[in-house]
Amino acid sequence: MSLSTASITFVGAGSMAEAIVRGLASQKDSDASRITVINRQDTARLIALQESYGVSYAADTASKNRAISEADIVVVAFKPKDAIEGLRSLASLLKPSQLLVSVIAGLSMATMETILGTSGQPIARTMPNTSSSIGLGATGISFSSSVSTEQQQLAIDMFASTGIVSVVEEAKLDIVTGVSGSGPAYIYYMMEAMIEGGIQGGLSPEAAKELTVQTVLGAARMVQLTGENPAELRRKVTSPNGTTQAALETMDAHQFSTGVTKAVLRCAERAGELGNAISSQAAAVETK
Ligand SMILES: NC(=O)C1=CN([C@@H]2O[C@H](COP(=O)(O)OP(=O)(O)OC[C@H]3O[C@@H](n4cnc5c(N)ncnc54)[C@H](O)[C@@H]3O)[C@@H](O)[C@H]2O)C=CC1
Ligand SMILES: O=C(O)[C@@H]1CCC=N1
Repeated sequence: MSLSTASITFVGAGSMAEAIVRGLASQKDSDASRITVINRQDTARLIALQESYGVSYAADTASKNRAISEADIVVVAFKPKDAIEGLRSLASLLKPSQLLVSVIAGLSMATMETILGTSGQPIARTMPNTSSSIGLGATGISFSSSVSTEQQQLAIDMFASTGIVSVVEEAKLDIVTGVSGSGPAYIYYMMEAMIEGGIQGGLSPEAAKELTVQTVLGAARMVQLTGENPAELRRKVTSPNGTTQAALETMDAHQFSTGVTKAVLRCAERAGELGNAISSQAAAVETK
């Protein structure tokens, strides 16, 4: 089986599901109708996804159950708080031949197995990001022992079609969340601040935004295309006693670098907390 022939059902049709769906649907040889989206409610959202990307949707219980039980790949894309209820509703529908893909932050494969009541389900735990929607995603992925080589390749192909993929040990997925899963938000936050600075300095909002966007794009591409480290490239911008040095000293005075590093680590820690909370809740339900 290849990615172009596999049927994929997304359970949870929010921001992350849409980002992956959009990336998959924009592939050259893609047949978007083999992708089905399901939500807990909100059929209008499913219709909008169908209209935008040509995917199928399932809204009533019988069609939802069929879309789940007949898919080659079932992607769970709901929030951590909905994980127990969502996975429980899948348990009786999944077959051991199906690959279950999770994008849920913090949720371990062991906890998923506890909730599903089986250790036989092939699981790919992933941490993508929303840039998948334009083919520039960065996804960390790891596999349970029951995932076949063919299924591993299928999952890698699926996320590779939306950007880059890094296969990592499961324990590393929380720090992947810290770097790239939540990472786009840090860059947007920085861009918001740069635009605000431009406006305060007298630029129009449009000019401040346009110059900021091109600067971020150019800086990322410079790192990618030159192969130089960000630190080397930064030094080339920074003339002794010049404007950049003055700016970076101001950032240092506000602990910019420490703040960002701490943010990455805190994000990873938070992913662990979210996962532990689901694990404790799942264990409590088990012992009832
Ligand atoms: N938004 C992001 O940048 C990223 C999100 N993630 C992960 O993706 C997951 C989803 O996040 P978002 O898309 O941002 O959330 P969202 O809130 O936009 O979408 C979640 C959707 O799942 C639906 N849902 C909840 N329970 C359901 C159930 N039992 N059956 C069917 N649908 C159900 C909700 O109605 C909602 O439409 C989270 O677990 C998050 O950790 C991972 C990487 C990046
Ligand atoms: O904020 C969150 O919890 C999700 C996980 C990674 C990005 N967004």
